[in-house]
Amino acid sequence: MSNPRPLLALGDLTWDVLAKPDTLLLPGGDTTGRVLLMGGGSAANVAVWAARVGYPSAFLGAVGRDRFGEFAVQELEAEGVSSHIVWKPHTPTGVILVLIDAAGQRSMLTSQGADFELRPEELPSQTIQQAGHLHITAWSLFTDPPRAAALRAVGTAQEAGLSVSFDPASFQMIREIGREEFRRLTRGLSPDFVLPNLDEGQALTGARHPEDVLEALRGLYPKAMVLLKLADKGALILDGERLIRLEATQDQPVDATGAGDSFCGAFLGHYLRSYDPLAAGQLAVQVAGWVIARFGARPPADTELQERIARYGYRAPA
Ligand SMILES: Nc1ncnc2c1ncn2[C@@H]1O[C@H](COP(=O)(O)OP(=O)(O)OP(=O)(O)O)[C@@H](O)[C@H]1O
Ligand SMILES: O=C(O)C(=O)C[C@H](O)[C@H](O)CO
Repeated sequence: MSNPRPLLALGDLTWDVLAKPDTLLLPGGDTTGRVLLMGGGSAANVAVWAARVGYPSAFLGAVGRDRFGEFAVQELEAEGVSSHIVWKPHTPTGVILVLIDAAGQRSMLTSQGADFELRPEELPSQTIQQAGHLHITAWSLFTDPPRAAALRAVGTAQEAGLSVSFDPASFQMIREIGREEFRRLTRGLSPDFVLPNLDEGQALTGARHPEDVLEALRGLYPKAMVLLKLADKGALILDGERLIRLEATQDQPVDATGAGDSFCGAFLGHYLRSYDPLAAGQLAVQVAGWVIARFGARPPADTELQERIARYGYRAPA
């Protein structure tokens, strides 16, 4: 059987600087602590996680022509993700400061790096047309020019028959843009999949309870499958009239960074082959549970991860 057409994730490829209070370096040269530096960016993470569950994937975005940028792209390629990079000579690659508390919850501070400079005329139309699915995040929608680029990419994708997924990305930004404006923008995307967490779902709809949020999201995005991520409560999927409840795993949280991105990449990597939302959701929960028990959005793969993925019949590329 020929390979399926790739998932193409459009948006941010950045560096995460991960700091937990007990891992910070002390002044005066105490080097027993550490701050971890790891490739990140929501869109890039989704591409990596689709690849890690064995689905062909690609990343498209703007990156600074600097050591961080070059290394981040090499890292993607080592993960088996094809990269389509618009290099920005004068803007550094984005950096995200991630502070992690003792319970594993994270707060992020995002710099406006090269990813905020992608312009519509820089998009490689053919790359989009040849993909099978386009994933975007709201990080691309908050400002121009990346907003115009993302809207054009979605238009090109839909004309070529690709399905489109959309992650609302940040409840703070939804509040900043304003609910009505955010809805106007994103309804126009007409996505096939919407993947908010509970905060984002609440900010978008004004509803509080997960079931009400789900229902309201269906009203906003009538053609979409809605996946509501509920952290340690697992996730809900509304696929037409079918409601699927996914239990979270029992993994002990160390760092929640990238849990949502890994959920999304693993779900899409399974669903785009199987069209089975239950099995895809179960794999996503297993993968996200593995991620929260480790530091960073893409901790180095180990045999436990391989076993979790293999249970669903997939194997990550060597
Ligand atoms: N404490 C936890 N225990 C088990 N699984 C978890 C836990 N936290 C998150 N997960 C898993 O990760 C998925 C995504 O987490 P969450 O709902 O926090 O999304 P998110 O806010 O988008 O994540 P991120 O931290 O990447 O922004 C959940 O649906 C669940 O499967
Ligand atoms: O830009 C942000 O704040 C993100 O959410 C991006 C990613 O999720 C973050 O880099 C984790 O890898």
